[in-house]
Amino acid sequence: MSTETDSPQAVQVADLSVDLGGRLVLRGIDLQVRQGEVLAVLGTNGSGKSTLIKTVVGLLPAARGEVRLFGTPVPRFRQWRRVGYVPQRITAAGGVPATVYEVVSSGLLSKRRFFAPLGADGKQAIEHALEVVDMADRRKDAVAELSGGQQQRVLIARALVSDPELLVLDEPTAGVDLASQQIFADAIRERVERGTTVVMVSHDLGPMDALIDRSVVMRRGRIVYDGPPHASQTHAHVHHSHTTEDSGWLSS
Ligand SMILES: Nc1ncnc2c1ncn2[C@@H]1O[C@H](COP(=O)(O)OP(=O)(O)OP(=O)(O)O)[C@@H](O)[C@H]1O
Repeated sequence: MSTETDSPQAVQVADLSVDLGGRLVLRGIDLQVRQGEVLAVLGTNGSGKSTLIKTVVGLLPAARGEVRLFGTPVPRFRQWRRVGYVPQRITAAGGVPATVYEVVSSGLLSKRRFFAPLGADGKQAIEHALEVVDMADRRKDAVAELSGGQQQRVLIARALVSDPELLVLDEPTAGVDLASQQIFADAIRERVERGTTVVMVSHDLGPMDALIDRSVVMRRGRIVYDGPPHASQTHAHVHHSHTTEDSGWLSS
């Protein structure tokens, strides 16, 4: 039985339930993302999108069911250089005196031995990632001194720098201006053309819209739609139109 050889599925989620603070936040999620696919995860605030994403990248444990990455169950998965993750918001920016360059180069850490000097390839990858998000001239600045949108661009560069096979993005362009969203969408398109798999949570896909192959819509911890993106957006908008959560989220 070769269940852990490279799978044509980048992500396999089977009967996944996740418990946070004694509450079932995800219930019975089944989801497969094949290699090269671009999947959008949509749904109202609190529907469980971030929880799903965090469980997929191993930051939260499953209460029931299983997540596999490239065929390997996440608790045993070690090839994290194959996965790039952009969290919803920067964490610990306040106390960490890291520069833009340092944060972006940390995206290569799992690819090289700790403390080994960066090779020419690594330096070139960092320069390219900085240019992609238009932050090359801010490389020496402290991340904590940047605006929220600029910090997000640094996190995007960190996720892109190792050229991962799977990009897992939680609201990657929230707070990022339209011109930067376009630059980001172009960078993702270039990677998708080379076969990169993308799983992306977004309220507003913006210029990324054209790249989406398939969407799922979440509601109260379950997937209520899985199919072509066009119909899903109608579905997502129906749910959104009953809430004012979007404006609250934007102003938070
Ligand atoms: N640490 C926690 N303990 C208990 N409940 C939590 C915790 N984190 C999140 N939740 C709850 O889990 C549910 C799903 O949250 P999640 O952040 O996954 O939603 P989301 O769809 O990503 O929302 P948003 O669009 O606002 O980011 C929410 O009801 C939230 O209140």
